[in-house]
Amino acid sequence: MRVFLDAAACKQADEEAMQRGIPSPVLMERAAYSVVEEIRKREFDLSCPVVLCGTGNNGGDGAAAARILSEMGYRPRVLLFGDPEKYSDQMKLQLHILSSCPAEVIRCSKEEDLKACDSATVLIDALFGIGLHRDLTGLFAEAVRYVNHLDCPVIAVDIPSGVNTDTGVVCGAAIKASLTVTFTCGKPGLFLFPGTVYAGEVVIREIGIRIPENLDRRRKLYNVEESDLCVLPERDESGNKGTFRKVLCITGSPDICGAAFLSAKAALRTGVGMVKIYTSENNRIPLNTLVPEALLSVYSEKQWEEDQLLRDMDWADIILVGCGLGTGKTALKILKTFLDHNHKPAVMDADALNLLAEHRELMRQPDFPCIITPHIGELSRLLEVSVQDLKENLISIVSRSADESGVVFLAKDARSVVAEPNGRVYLTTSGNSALATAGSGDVLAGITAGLLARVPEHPLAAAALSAFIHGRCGTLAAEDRSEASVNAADLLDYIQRFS
Ligand SMILES: NC(=O)C1=CN([C@@H]2O[C@H](COP(=O)(O)OP(=O)(O)OC[C@H]3O[C@@H](n4cnc5c(N)ncnc54)[C@H](OP(=O)(O)O)[C@@H]3O)[C@@H](O)[C@H]2O)[C@@H](O)CC1
Ligand SMILES: Nc1ncnc2c1ncn2[C@@H]1O[C@H](COP(=O)(O)OP(=O)(O)O)[C@@H](O)[C@H]1O
Ligand SMILES: [K+]
Repeated sequence: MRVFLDAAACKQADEEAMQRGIPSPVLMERAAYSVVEEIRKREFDLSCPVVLCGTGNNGGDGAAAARILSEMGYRPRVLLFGDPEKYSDQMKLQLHILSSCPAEVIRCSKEEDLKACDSATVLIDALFGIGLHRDLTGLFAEAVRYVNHLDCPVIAVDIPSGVNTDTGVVCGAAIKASLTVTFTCGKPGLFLFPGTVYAGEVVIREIGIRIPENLDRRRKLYNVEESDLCVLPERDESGNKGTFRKVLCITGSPDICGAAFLSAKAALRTGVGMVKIYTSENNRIPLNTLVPEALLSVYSEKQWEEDQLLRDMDWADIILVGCGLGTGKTALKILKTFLDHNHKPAVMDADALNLLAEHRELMRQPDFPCIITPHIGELSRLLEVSVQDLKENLISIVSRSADESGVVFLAKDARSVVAEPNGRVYLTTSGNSALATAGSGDVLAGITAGLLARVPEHPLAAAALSAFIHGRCGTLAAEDRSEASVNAADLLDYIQRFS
């Protein structure tokens, strides 16, 4: 499991390292040295390295990197930005040491000074790190735009200047780096869009700072790695289909069949013993053909009977509700029955959430372990928060909503966020745009239900691991096809790598 820290947590970690007796200049030396090392590893042309330094400690890292380069025999050019009155103590110290080295130092105060970047063969961006706290304006913004037009590798120190550490939002303008060398651990802004595009390749370097133990839980994000799949119980060699649990998929509607197919098949591929699809009678023939492994329980729109659904719910160990369910009268009756009577661990997706958003009187704290899997549009309707606000503050909004609602959120976007009430928050980075295709969310819902069948008492693990597996399926499918040509059903073929 990897851990990402937000800016406040990074500051706390820095301070604790200093309290443990590691002085700031030592940390800075390691930070700067690791940047130089990563640059040299890649064999960039170092005939004219240009370093852009801001006023804070990120600038100090840049000045130290310039000095290390000059000690190695290179001739760096250092461009200083901002008011010298604002230099941090460490920045002052690094500039003082640099003054005795053969490096060209230029104080930039006007646009014309930016021409000093023109001959750069490598550019090191040390304008702002985790201390950025407002939009870039004036010469800072000009410098960023200027640099982004140069044709040389750009290496960001800690984070590309202009990218918000916590949200990945671009604050006015941001450096477009080819490589970001970040310290201690990842920062959410390096992995969330659009920050991740500005960061390029991200390398995390250890510099002697530990992750604090007593961190506010919201300051720390978890990131699933393949090795974390070991938390899933081993498959019982002597088990029968009952051992591997029964999932009821309340999915599909008179006009939608595919969502029922994709989610049921994904649950089966994840290792579920039995799947029953509760759906409209219109879907009987196609589903019998597409998923012969699944049991079917079909209802008629004209003569819908609650008892049949109650019996099916009783049969199941886990319930998935919502994929392609529709939002009509029958769908509403089905959802009401589910909410009134369910006590089993459940996954609520798509139209189940759209119906809840339309009929807010149905919303209440569930008394069963519950995962909801809204995409940003569904989340916006559910929480009555704008899509823009969600895009910029997904982590904080989702973790707060999980606390308030008592359900595990798997909020889906190009980077998905999983949060449990008053507990951990996960950021998923395993996917790619191959997943941005109709039906891909249905596959995820099926995987989530399938994993919940394996760990019914751990909905957070089921949600976080399913988002990871789904992302990896997208990446693997894109390797065999292309990101553009992957269809949702293709993803089903890759689930087996993780089951
Ligand atoms: N501490 C340690 O031990 C270690 C720290 N390390 C390094 O330190 C970095 C964090 O340093 P930091 O906290 O000094 O913040 P930093 O990112 O340099 O920016 C603050 C400066 O920018 C200014 N400023 C902010 N926004 C602005 C804007 N929009 N436009 C204009 N100005 C703006 C702000 O001025 P102010 O706004 O307060 O006037 C202040 O002067 C971290 O990312 C890592 O690289 C590593 O060496 C490891 C050891
Ligand atoms: N650009 C992307 N990168 C990574 N994952 C993506 C991207 N776009 C979409 N996804 C993922 O694909 C899935 C799409 O789900 P959803 O929008 O519900 O699809 P549908 O409703 O068509 O089934 C989500 O899990 C989302 O996280
Ligand atoms: K930077």
